[in-house]
Amino acid sequence: MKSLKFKNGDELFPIGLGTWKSKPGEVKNAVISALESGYKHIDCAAIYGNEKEIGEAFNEVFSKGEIKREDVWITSKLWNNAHLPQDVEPAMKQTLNDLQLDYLDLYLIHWPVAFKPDVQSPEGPEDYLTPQEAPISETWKAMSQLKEKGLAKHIGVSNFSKQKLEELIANTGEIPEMNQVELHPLLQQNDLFEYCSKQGIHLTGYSPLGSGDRSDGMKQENEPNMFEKTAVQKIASKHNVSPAQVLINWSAQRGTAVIPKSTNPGRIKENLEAARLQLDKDDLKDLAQLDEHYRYVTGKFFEVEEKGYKNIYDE
Ligand SMILES: NC(=O)C1=CN([C@@H]2O[C@H](COP(=O)(O)OP(=O)(O)OC[C@H]3O[C@@H](n4cnc5c(N)ncnc54)[C@H](OP(=O)(O)O)[C@@H]3O)[C@@H](O)[C@H]2O)C=CC1
Ligand SMILES: CCCCCC/C=C/C=O
Repeated sequence: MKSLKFKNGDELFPIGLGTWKSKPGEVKNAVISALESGYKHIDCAAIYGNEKEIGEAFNEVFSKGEIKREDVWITSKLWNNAHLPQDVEPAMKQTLNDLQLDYLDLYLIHWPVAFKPDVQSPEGPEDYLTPQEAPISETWKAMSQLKEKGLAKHIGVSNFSKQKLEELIANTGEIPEMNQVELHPLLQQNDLFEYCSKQGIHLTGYSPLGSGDRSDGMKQENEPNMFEKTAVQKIASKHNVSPAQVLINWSAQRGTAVIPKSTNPGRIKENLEAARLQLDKDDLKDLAQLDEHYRYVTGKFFEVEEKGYKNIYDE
C-alpha cells in the first residue's frame, strides 16, 4: 500500500482512524486499540468534542514508549468560529493542549464557512460572518504562520471545491497540501481528484463507509447503503473480504488517504487490514460504474445565502 508523499519528504500511510461521533467513554479505547493494531494515522477535529479524551489515549500510548509520537500522523481541524486571523493560533493551541501534543502533522481549515467567534453551532444567519468579514485568504495566512512556527508540519483545507481552491491559490499564492473531502465509490469526484493531482494537493476521503452513524437530523431520506451495492458485495465475496474493506481499499489504491471511523476493536482492525487487499482491473471497472455523485454530508446545513454561503460545494 503506497504512502502519500509530501514535498518535504514526509509520508502519510493512507488508512487512518476517523473520530467524528466517537463517543466519550469510547474514543480513548478506540484510539488505543487503533495504535496498538498498527494504525499510524488518526484524524481529529476540535468540533468533534472528544480531543481531550483522545489526548489521554496519546499520552498513555506514547508514554509507554513502544509507539513513538513521531511515528504517528495526527491531523486536526480549525473550527468555523476561529477563522479570524487572531483566533487561529489560540484555537490550534487549545487543540494541542487537549491532544497533549507539541505539534500536529496536519492542520486543516475544516469548512469554507465562518461563524462568529462565540458560536459553535449556528442557530441562524446572525451567527455567521460573511466572506468579506472573514476572508478565507486571511485565515489561510494565519494557518501558514502556524507552519512557519513549527506548530503544524503541514497545512491544508477541507470541504473545498475546485473553484474555492483556485480562488485561495490566486489570492494567497500558496497551494494547500491537503484537501479533505467526502470520497467513496458513490462520490468519486473525478474532476476534483484530477485538479488536485495536477496541483500537487493530496486528498483525504471522509465518510468512506457512508457515515451510517450520523444523527437522523443529518440524514436524507432513503440514503443508499454502500455495503449493500451488488458490485461491492460481489467483489467482497470474490476476495473473501468485507464490503467495508472493499470501500476502504478503493480509496487507498486510488492514491488518496481514507479515514474510516470505528470505535469497535474488531472493525478498527478489519479496516486497517483492508491495506492487504489488491483490487484488480475488473473490480475497479465495476466500482467506477457506481459514481452517482451521492453525498452523505450535504453541507446544506451551512448554506445561508444572505451571508454569502450559497453553495458550499459550488455544484
Ligand atoms: N472534514 C470533514 O468535514 C469531515 C470529516 N470526517 C472524518 O472522516 C471520518 C469518517 O467518516 P464518518 O462520517 O465518521 O463515517 P464512516 O463512513 O467512516 O462510517 C462510520 C460508520 O461505519 C461503521 N463502521 C466502521 N467500520 C465498519 C466495518 N468494518 N463494517 C461495518 N461498519 C463499519 C461505524 O460503526 P462503529 O463505530 O460501530 O464500527 C460507523 O457507524 C470521521 O470520523 C471524521 O474523522 C467525516 C465527515 C466530515
Ligand atoms: C456542529 C457539528 C456540525 C458537523 C458538521 C459536519 C462535519 C462533519 C465532520 O467533520
